[in-house]
Amino acid sequence: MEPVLEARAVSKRFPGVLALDGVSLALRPGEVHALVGENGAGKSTLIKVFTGVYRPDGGELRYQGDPAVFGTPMEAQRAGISTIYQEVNLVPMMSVARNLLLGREPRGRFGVIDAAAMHGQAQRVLAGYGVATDVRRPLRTLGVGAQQMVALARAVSVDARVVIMDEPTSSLEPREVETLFGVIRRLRDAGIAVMYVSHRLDELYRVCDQVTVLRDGRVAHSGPLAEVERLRLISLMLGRDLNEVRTGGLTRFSRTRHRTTTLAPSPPELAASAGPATLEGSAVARGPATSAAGPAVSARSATPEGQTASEGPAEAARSATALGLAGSEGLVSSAGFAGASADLAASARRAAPSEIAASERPVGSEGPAVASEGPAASLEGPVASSEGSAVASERSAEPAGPATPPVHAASEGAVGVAGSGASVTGGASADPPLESDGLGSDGLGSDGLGSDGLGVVQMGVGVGAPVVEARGLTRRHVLDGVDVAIAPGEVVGLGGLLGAGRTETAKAIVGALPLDGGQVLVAGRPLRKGTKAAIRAGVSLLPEDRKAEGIIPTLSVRENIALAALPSLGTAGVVSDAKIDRVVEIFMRRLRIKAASPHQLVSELSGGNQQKVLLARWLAVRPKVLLLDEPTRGIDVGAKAEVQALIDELAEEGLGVLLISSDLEELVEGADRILVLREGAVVGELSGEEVTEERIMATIAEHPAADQPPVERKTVEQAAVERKTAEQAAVDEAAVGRAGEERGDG
Ligand SMILES: Nc1ncnc2c1ncn2[C@@H]1O[C@H](COP(=O)(O)OP(=O)(O)OP(=O)(O)O)[C@@H](O)[C@H]1O
Repeated sequence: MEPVLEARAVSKRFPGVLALDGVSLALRPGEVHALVGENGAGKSTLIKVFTGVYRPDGGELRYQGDPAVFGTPMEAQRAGISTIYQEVNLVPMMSVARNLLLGREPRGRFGVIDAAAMHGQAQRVLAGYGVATDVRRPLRTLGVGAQQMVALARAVSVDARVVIMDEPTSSLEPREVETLFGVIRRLRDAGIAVMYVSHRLDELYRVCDQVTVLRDGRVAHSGPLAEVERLRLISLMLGRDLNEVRTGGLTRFSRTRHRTTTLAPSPPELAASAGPATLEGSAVARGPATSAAGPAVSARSATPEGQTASEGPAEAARSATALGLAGSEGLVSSAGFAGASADLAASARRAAPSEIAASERPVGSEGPAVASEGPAASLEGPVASSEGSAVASERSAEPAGPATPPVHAASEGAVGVAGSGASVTGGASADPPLESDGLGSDGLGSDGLGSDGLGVVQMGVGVGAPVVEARGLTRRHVLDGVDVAIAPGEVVGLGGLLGAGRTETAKAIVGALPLDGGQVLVAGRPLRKGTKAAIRAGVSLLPEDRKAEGIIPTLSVRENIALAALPSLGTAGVVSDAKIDRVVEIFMRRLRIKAASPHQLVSELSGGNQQKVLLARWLAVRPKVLLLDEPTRGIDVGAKAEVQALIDELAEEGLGVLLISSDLEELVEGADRILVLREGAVVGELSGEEVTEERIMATIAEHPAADQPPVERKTVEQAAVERKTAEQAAVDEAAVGRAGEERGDG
């Protein structure tokens, strides 16, 4: 059969990278064609060439048998090529019906929109996609999956001949995935060609007939999918030998680490000793509040000489210096990061690469180490005062003094990066003792990054005592008395459907979600309100929405990675460029971050590679507790295994991890214990042998009303707000309608 859409020897070059290199691909009517490849292989670029976002530099596009040139996505769409992206690109404030039919609304005699007809039509169309909702509601009031379905219905209902789906299931529930697959089959039966891009191999095998594998911008293979078994597909994607893939396996969580962790309560006395001990570096640097010779430090990783970390005052002082934490001013606050995104952008602009490169210079002797002005401050500002360091050394020799709460004293070296507004991406403490904080066997030196382990020192709490304990987290309609405790070295998984409150629990722990009730304790001490306190206490969140909440597009890959770890990469008040380079190099290699160079702007990376950069940022910081929300979403199979191995290594070193993943296999293999959430409440806890995919599913299913996420439960106030929003939406529609048309929605 003649292809409906075809690329012939298409090339596309970006500065420094040949993203597509003579790619040929034919898409035939009624076939579902998988497009796969590692992050950065060129999939999105090819889609963008097909849909008129980019003009190819070489080669030819053919559509329905003729050469085709699409000047804009709108032109491609008008011709019958629809695209559904990961992010729903509809208008949230507009009604569901309007979003579905924008530009094609049924009109009455005088050209006026026939609202009743529009609503009826929308209701019928959406029913076919498993969405039963009041179509007059603003789109944003729907769950993510339902929004995605509206986007899909819209894309399909515009007389498409080709539908391109880019990671369409990334925010769908299992049930919605089934609906999507049903829709895909219907499209196929109707003779529509579907191009399906996904890193989830299981899905490909379920719905696709053909496959094209891209590697480094070239076609590595193309043909019927059934002829390529899974491991071979992976080896084709990664360009690795089949045997290597076979022995390496697909998930890299080592099951050996798993242990039964009995959580003990964390009385303040325990915590009191835990604080200073744990924080031998920065706690001491913070002044007389804490003892440098705390009893409970257990630095499990060896120094290059094979000795465990010294716990003495001198060591602590040295650590403090190396951390770049000078007295009480050695604080890199998250405050600047927590501002609006405009601030972020402004700060980022201020932090010109040349200034960052100049960070090797000696730092000022008196100013506050790093002002809390955002990324620029943290990058360009002096990191530590040399005088301050000396002071810190002296202080460190003193016996324990009056109490600064250890938790907070613990971590004043933290750098946090928060997203816009209240959505905080978390931050991290820069306070792990330095003797033990290397990066695996990658050979980093002892001062700042030891040669062993991943750099998280066992907390000074008794084994089994939680490092983080959330009690009764409550927020109306969102969380309902959630208790979570995470011990050092433990990976706690959160299971549940979308809207069950997993992300909200993580956000609540780092103070990014205002609560009606509940409390978070770190090492037994209540955490103060707000995100800064969590950041300082060494509790970091890798957010789910990394684009909106973390990546700073105007900075390079190197700067984005080093941002949070910066204070720990200094020695004697000087941030060592060489050390930054090494850390960046290690993470780029281990996570297979594909970039022309570390100095490439992060915004020029493929989506998956941007995610890896952000992940590298938080891993490089070596927090005490890392909350990972969908850490491998959008990340290719090769890097996924590496991410899992890293999480494992970090847990081995004493890091506490909260793992949220909709990939059940990842959850089961990675977590020691799983809390299952449902409607914002913990409805089950699985540990040991109970940790299986079946048990998680069963626990979720045991509880009725499974398809009513808490956000859907409306109160009178909520309904009023929604009514208002709907009214406002009507006012907004004219404006957003124009915007929609510009984007090609109409
Ligand atoms: N605007 C741009 N400027 C410079 N380089 C770019 C740009 N867009 C993409 N690239 C580069 O082109 C290559 C292909 O990227 P592309 O986004 O097509 O990958 P992908 O296969 O879609 O990856 P992912 O699975 O991560 O989405 C990458 O090396 C990427 O860094």
